[in-house]
Order: sequence, then structure tokens, then C-alpha cells
Amino acid sequence: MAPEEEIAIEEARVDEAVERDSIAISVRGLKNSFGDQVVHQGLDLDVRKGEILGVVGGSGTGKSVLMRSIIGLQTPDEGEVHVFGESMIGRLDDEALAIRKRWGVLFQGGALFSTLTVAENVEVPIREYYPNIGAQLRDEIAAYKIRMTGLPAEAGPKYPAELSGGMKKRAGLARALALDPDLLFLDEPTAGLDPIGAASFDEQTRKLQQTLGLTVFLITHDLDTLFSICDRVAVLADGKVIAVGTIDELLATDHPWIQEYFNGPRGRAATAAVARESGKRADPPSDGRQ
Ligand SMILES: Nc1ncnc2c1ncn2[C@@H]1O[C@H](COP(=O)(O)OP(=O)(O)OP(=O)(O)O)[C@@H](O)[C@H]1O
Repeated sequence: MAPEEEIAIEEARVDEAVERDSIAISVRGLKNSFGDQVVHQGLDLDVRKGEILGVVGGSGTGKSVLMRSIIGLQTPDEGEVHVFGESMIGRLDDEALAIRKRWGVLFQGGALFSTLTVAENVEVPIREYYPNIGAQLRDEIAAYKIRMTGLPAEAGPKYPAELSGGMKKRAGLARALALDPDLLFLDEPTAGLDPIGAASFDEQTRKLQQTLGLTVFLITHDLDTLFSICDRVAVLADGKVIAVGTIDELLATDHPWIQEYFNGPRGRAATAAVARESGKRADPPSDGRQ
């Protein structure tokens, strides 16, 4: 083989390794169906390490099913899911378990166990994955995680029924953070919160992502969340990810759903709010609409 060819092959290997190293989640050729209903067909997606990736799409486009496929709660008909370089589908071995320990999940509505206190909820994953950790250390970890999410320490002994919607979300977040994850899955974290509570939750998410170096997979319908904290956004439609990029990149596409979603009245209001927040003047829409 000529030296130039060897160099080219070596460079390709290095590029591949760098690419692999910078990707937290890779989904390829995913197919999910329920009976005759095909939810995903040939879905591809990469989530980069350290980013907050917003996942959007109309109701029923399969955002939650995608998340469930990645975390192993839904076995796809076809396709590959790699998390931190490990193939995950159907794996129950030690390597796969080690990867599962590296993520935390906040399900829609918080999904707290109603018969357990907040602190006990946070301790569930610790008990499950680290049964040898003693009660005192477990309590200390739970108290620390509860404080990390902005909840007062007094929330620890409370039951979910005694919490507001926003507090429940934070308690769910504390549980998702219990094992010091590298990767956080959030399914509609601000749904049902008032705008101030939602903005405060977003800020907390951004702060945690930055201080802990988290990668965040964030399903949302909340335009303010997308505009204010997401590094990139993936758009689901027709069973696939039809586009992924920054909001500016998405706006440069001419897909009607994307234009309607981000450039409709609510999208423009969110752009203006973010621009105001950062002290900049929002550019008026190019067609002169206000
Ligand atoms: N276990 C299941 N059995 C049958 N159908 C299901 C199941 N889970 C999801 N589906 C269907 O798959 C489709 C996608 O559901 P999914 O919950 O992922 O949508 P979504 O994009 O998250 O919607 P939303 O934005 O409303 O939460 C829906 O039509 C739903 O009814």
C-alpha cells in the first residue's frame, strides 16, 4: 500500500474515533410500531456529549417512545442504539448495566412513588444499584441531591401529595440525579408549570448541565425552554428526525412544520423574550410581521 493511502486510512480511523468520542447517544435505523401503527421508521439521531438537545414534534410523533427505546423500556422492531459507545438494545450484561448507571430519567409528571417521601424516592436508585451503601450515607446523598435541585431541605420528609407541581418536578429531578449521571433524560419537565416556575426549572437545568458537565436529552413543547437553554433541537415528524440543529439552522430550512412551529406567533414571542433577556433587540421578522 502506498504511504499516502496508509495515511488516509489512519486519518479516517482518527476521525471515526473523535466522532465516537464526542457522541453520547447514537440512534440508527430505528423502527417502532404498535400493531399497524408505525411510530418510527428509519430514525437516525446523534446526541453530542455535553449538549442540551431539545426534542420536539407534534403530539404522538413518538418523542417519548424514542426516549423509551434509548433507555431500554421499549424494544424496537429494528435499529441500533449506542450510548457512550455501547450497543444497548436487548443488553442486560454488566457493561450495559454500567452504562445504565450513567443516566438519570425524569419522566412526564415526575413519576414519584406516592407512598414514599421525597427523600425515599431519591434513594430508590441508590438502593437498586448500590445496595451496600449504608442508610446514613444514603440519607446524606438524598439530602444533597434535594438541595441541588433548589428544593428546601424540609421537602425531604414530605410525600408527593404534599408538594406543588413544580416541587414534584424538582423531586423527580433529584431522583434522576441520584447516581451522579453523565446523561439526563427529561420528558416534558416544564409541562404544567406556571411561566415563572418553568423559567426557574430551565435555569436549574442549565446550571446543573454546566456545573456537572451533563448531556441532556430534553423532550418539550415549551418554546421558551427551546429558545433559552437548548444547544440544538431535533424535530420529529413522519417517523423520523427530519432536522436537527440550532434554532437558527432550523429556521433556515423551509419545512412548513418547522416554520410554523418556530416562526408562528408563539415562536416569535419566545425569540423576542430571549433577545430581551440577553439585552439585545429582537430583529423583526423578515416579512414585517409583529
Ligand atoms: N405502549 C404503547 N402501546 C400502543 N401504542 C403506544 C404505546 N406507547 C406509545 N404508543 C403510541 O405511539 C405514538 C407515539 O407516542 P409518544 O408517547 O411517543 O408520543 P409523543 O410524541 O411523546 O406525544 P406527546 O407530545 O403527546 O407526549 C402514539 O400514537 C401513542 O399512542
